[in-house]
Amino acid sequence: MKYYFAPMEGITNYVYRNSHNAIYKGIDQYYMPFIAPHHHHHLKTRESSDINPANNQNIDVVPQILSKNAEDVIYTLRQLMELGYGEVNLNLGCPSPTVTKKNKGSAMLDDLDNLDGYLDAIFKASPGLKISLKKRIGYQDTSKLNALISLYNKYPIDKLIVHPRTGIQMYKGSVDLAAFDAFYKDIKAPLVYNGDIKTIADIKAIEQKYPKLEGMMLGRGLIARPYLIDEYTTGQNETLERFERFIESLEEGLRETLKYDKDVLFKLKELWAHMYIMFDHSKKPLKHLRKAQNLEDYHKALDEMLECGINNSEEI
Ligand SMILES: Cc1cc2nc3c(=O)[nH]c(=O)nc-3n(C[C@H](O)[C@H](O)[C@H](O)COP(=O)(O)O)c2cc1C
Repeated sequence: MKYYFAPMEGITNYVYRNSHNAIYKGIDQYYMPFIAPHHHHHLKTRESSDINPANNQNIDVVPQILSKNAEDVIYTLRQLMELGYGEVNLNLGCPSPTVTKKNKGSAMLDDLDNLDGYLDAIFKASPGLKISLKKRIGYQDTSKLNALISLYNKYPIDKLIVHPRTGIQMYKGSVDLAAFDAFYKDIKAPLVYNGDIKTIADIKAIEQKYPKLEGMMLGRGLIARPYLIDEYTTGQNETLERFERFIESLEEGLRETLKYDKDVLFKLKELWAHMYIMFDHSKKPLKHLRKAQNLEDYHKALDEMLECGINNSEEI
């Protein structure tokens, strides 16, 4: 079983990935948040920095493209090949209305003829480069599920990563394992499960239910407990000392790459909205973290949080 770190726009950029990869083991590949090439083929500064090989040394990373235009994708695939990438992921899953109203991301799962033409052009144009897809089970509903599976089976897809929610579900409601079963049964491409894996018990449940999976991908569960896959694969509990090294390395990286302290603080608060969960009785320090006006306040609240100690008591 392979373990993949999910792309999370605004969170898992190269600063996060480097800190994580330097400290925690067990992740086979880190998927990058999407780049969205335009017809003029310029990438945003944040996108160029993220894919720059100099910022991704000694780390197995896969860039992701979000686009509905095959020509733009093909142009970008060539750029990525020139940079030395061997696998590129195409985003067919983004549920954000700003994306879907332009018929991109998960909305592409609604028009199968268009999707077929898109994939056909891309696979024809890019021999030698592995192409994986990351997707939902449908956009509005799952009525096209079997047709989608037949469509994917026509192409040499390197990996199909399925988050079993529809696009309009966003991140709400429960994952639809019956829909995932259909992929498990009939898809030819190596299959990866993604969605709501937050604990070691969740990892085991997916492994037991789907023993032939190529891998699983974790996003929010790994942000909340950065050590989750390390702990599962090595059997070693997280220590405060190691977590402190991680959070310090991350802050250092953020300080080096962001201009203002307030932006560093904002990013750290965003992470703590997930990470507080690993600490015992963390309600009060979390409140202080949320209220921090500057990095000095933040450090005081962080010390309080660390004093709570990591909760390793149950099987998480
Ligand atoms: C803040 C945020 C940003 C995300 N950005 C991306 C992205 O850039 N590309 C992508 O394919 N999925 C993105 N996702 C979806 C995740 O990769 C993942 O599929 C989803 O969170 C479900 O997995 P999880 O339950 O393990 O988090 C994002 C999700 C969140 C919450």
